[in-house]
This record gives sequence, structure tokens and C-alpha cells, in this order.
Amino acid sequence: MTTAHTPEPILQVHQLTKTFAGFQALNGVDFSVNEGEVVVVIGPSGSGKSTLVRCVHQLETIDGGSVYLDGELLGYEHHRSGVRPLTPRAVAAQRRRIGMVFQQFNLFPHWTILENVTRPHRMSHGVGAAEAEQRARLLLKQVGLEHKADAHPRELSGGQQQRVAIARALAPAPRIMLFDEPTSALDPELVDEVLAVLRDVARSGVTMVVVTHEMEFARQMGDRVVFMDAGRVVEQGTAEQIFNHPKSDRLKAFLSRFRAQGARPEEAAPAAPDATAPVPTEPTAADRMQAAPARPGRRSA
Ligand SMILES: Nc1ncnc2c1ncn2[C@@H]1O[C@H](COP(=O)(O)OP(=O)(O)OP(=O)(O)O)[C@@H](O)[C@H]1O
Repeated sequence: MTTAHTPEPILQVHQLTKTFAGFQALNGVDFSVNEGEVVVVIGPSGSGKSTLVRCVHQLETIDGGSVYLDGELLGYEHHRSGVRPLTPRAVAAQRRRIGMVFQQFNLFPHWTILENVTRPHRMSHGVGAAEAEQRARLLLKQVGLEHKADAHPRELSGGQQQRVAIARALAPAPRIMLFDEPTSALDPELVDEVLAVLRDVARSGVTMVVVTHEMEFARQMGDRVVFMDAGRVVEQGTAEQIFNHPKSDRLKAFLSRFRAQGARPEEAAPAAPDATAPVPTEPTAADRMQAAPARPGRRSA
């Protein structure tokens, strides 16, 4: 007799709470991510999406609940009287296993694009120069920017800079990547090129949590879509369940607001990609960017 084995999620969040000056931004969030899964977090402005990923990355202290990465408690250690905070050094070591991409790309202006990818990798992970450069060039190729390796950030568009930021975060091959509204700071015509890179990263098997207002992306790429409102996970399920069969009134109202703004998720997105399709047949982000001019004004929020 064989025993069914369910792999432990990479990320587990239990009853997470976070308060800012008396305001409850997260109110008992439960959430998990399995290996290779793309989880897209959607919800109205102020619902706590960014706070959730910032807590996971330990950029915010948490007030209650717990976060586990590969079964290891983040930020705290078990102690005979309960738990106590880890040292900053131990926290930094845990954070190195998580990659994060923010709205703002925050590249170092005086470093070249190549240095912006290699230097943080070398400094935080202690890898050698040759290894860091080899990895960086591979990633810059993946995001379609190998030809910009010697340029400086000011010579790149916002979309290109965000693609560099994605390469930078991927350099140490983190266990999980967190994207906090990675296209929100971009001009509308630059959004698609960054979403194309996110799709490539997702299809390469990277475990990802993506906070976004891009409903088309959520529908296409989310293995699971999590809808948050008022600091809680209100509903979660497959993209099909969330977009075509919403249960809660709050999700229905949220989706109808998007439809009212002209973004019709059920019409905008093609069928979900075939997960069994061989990856090499997919055009890379670089191919797509060369093949198709940027489409203006598709942002839905
Ligand atoms: N550092 C902070 N200090 C005070 N309040 C904060 C802070 N960070 C977030 N908040 C508040 O917590 C709530 C949740 O914010 P959060 O940024 O997580 O929402 P969100 O769902 O990501 O919104 P958006 O889609 O607009 O980015 C908001 O009311 C916000 O004003």
C-alpha cells in the first residue's frame, strides 16, 4: 500500500496580523504557496496586499501569527518560554532565501547594469566575481537586456530598469520570489514588457507571489488567485473560480468595478497556457519585445 504524499508548502503564513498605529492592516491572514506555484494576490487599494508580502520578507515586524519558509519559522526562534526574535544576522540570512521586486526598481545609478546584478549577489551571498558575472549575463539575456550590460540605469526606460531589478532578485536563485506591484510605477506603454518577463519567469518554474492590479495577468498566470479585502483573505481559488465563479459579494463587487472601468477579465485574457507545453518552444520575453511594439494604455487599474 502506498501513502499519498503531499509536499509541504514552501511558504506558510498562519493568522498573520499587522497593525499600523492602531490601524489593522492584516487581520488573521492564512496563506500558503507550494513549490513552483504562481500565486497572484489581488484586492482593492489598502486591503493589505503589500503589507502581506512585506511581512513575509521581514521588512515589517509582525504583530501576531507566524510565517514559515521551508518549514522554518521566520524572524523568531523557539525558546523554552515560547519564541523570541532572531538576531538581525539570522534574519538577514533568512531573507537571502527570498527574492523581492518592488514598485520602484531602486537601481544604483553609478553602477552599470551588470554591476547592479552582480554586486548585490556577491555582497550578500559571497559568490566569486566570475560566477556572479556568468549568472548575471544569463539573467540579463533572459530579461532581454544582455546588450545593456555596460549601460547605466539612466540610459534605460523604467520598464527596462524593472527588468534589471527582476534579474537582480533572481541572481541568488531564491526559494521564492515576491513581486509587490511590479508594474504600478510604470508608464502604461511599459507595462507589457515587464509582464512578459514575469510570464517567462513563472514558466521557468520559479515559485512566485505576485501582488498586482493587472487582472489579465492574474487570470492567465495565477495557478491560484488570492483575493484580499480589509486585511483578510476573503476568497482564493483557481483563476477560473475567482474570475468566472466568484462567491463572495466583496469579490463580485471588486470584479464588477474592473469591468465598469473597461477591463473585462473574462474577455481580455486568452486561455490559460498549457503547462505541459515544452518550455523551449515559448518565445522568450526578448523575442516578444522585438516582435511586437508596445501596446499603449492597457493598464486596468
Ligand atoms: N508604514 C505604514 N504606516 C501606516 N499605515 C500603513 C503603512 N503601510 C501600510 N499602511 C496602511 O495599511 C493598509 C494596507 O496597505 P497596503 O499597502 O498593504 O495595501 P495594498 O492592498 O497593497 O494597497 P495598494 O493596492 O493601494 O498598494 C493601508 O490602509 C495603508 O495605508
